[in-house]
Amino acid sequence: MKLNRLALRHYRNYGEVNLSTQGRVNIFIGNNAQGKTNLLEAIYVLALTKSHRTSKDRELIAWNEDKAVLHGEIERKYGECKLDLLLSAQGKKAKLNGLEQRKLSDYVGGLNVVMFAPEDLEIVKGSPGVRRRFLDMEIAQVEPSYLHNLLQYQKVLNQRNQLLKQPNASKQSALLEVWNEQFVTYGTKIMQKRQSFIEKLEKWASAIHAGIAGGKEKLQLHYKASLDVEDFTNGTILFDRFMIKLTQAKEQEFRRGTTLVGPHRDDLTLSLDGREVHAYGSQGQQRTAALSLKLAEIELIAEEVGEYPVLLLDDVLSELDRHRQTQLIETFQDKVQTFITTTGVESVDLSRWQDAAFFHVENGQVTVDKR
Ligand SMILES: Nc1ncnc2c1ncn2[C@@H]1O[C@H](COP(=O)(O)OP(=O)(O)OP(=O)(O)O)[C@@H](O)[C@H]1O
Repeated sequence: MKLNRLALRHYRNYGEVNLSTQGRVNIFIGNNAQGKTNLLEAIYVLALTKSHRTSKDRELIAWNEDKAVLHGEIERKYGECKLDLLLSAQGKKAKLNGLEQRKLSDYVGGLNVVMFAPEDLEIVKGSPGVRRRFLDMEIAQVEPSYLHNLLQYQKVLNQRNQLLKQPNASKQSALLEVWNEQFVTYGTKIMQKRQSFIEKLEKWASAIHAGIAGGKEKLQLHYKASLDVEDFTNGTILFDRFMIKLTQAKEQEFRRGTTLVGPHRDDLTLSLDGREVHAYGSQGQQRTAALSLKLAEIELIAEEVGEYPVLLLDDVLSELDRHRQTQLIETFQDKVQTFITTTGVESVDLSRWQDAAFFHVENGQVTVDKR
């Protein structure tokens, strides 16, 4: 797929932008703090309705403005797709081909993206919350119903937690039991999807990792669910096990005032030859693992959706050594539309990118850079 046009109004430090993307590779060059990341972030938000770096939508709207508007035209295998997203203090409004979508899960998927950003290393090094966010964003792209289940789960989780925080919570045990049914139903679906996604991602990630690292070590992914279950395929068994564990945790939940069991406490572990990369990996091994995971995502989306996603490389090429840069470029340059930001062409070996268009970014303005 290809993003042919991007228009923004009052997004971050942009007033108005109307951009026709030119080649397969679009390179945005500019000094620090001019709006390069904001531009790639806007493409990400257009696709997923959420930013990769903040959960506060208010930050995405330009200062002194009360709403931001994003518009994109995407060329897909089956025809053109138009996306419109409005962000405001009242919430989001999303239109797919001109029609407002009541559920965001019906909008997400019109444009698929994979973002490489300096923070990616956090997927390996950071807290479980970072990995859960990574999983959620990626699964939602390929599986619209996942986002719906996740939003419903979070709603019930918040209700549960509010009740558990109250001083007389244990007196409302009956109400809690009513919610448990929904909580476990949505939670079971989330766990099943996470498990099957991780399994597929591992297949790609370990092959890609072997290619980059020269086959010296084996990268493995493991779903660490808060339930001690091996087989996630049988929804009925999973539901029962989840319900039993939740019931067992009841007294402790009243004491601690929060929900102790469920996919909001899951994690994903990455290991090399059986050792956790998080704890034992060198800086280089951690970087390679993070890169492999992201590259795997591209292949997985292509497999699930039937088209390659759009690739967003935010200031990451200069962080990779030549070997990894070449790996990235050569793998995707003929099949994936790519947007790259960089402070200077010197730090990056751009000669390898064919069919590249250059743009200059300065103080929230984007101009075509003819070279
Ligand atoms: N909501 C907002 N409204 C207006 N300006 C904003 C908003 N959020 C961020 N900015 C401004 O955007 C600029 C940062 O842009 P961005 O993060 O895209 O920089 P960049 O060009 O990628 O720089 P670097 O190369 O340092 O990463 C800063 O000047 C910041 O003050």
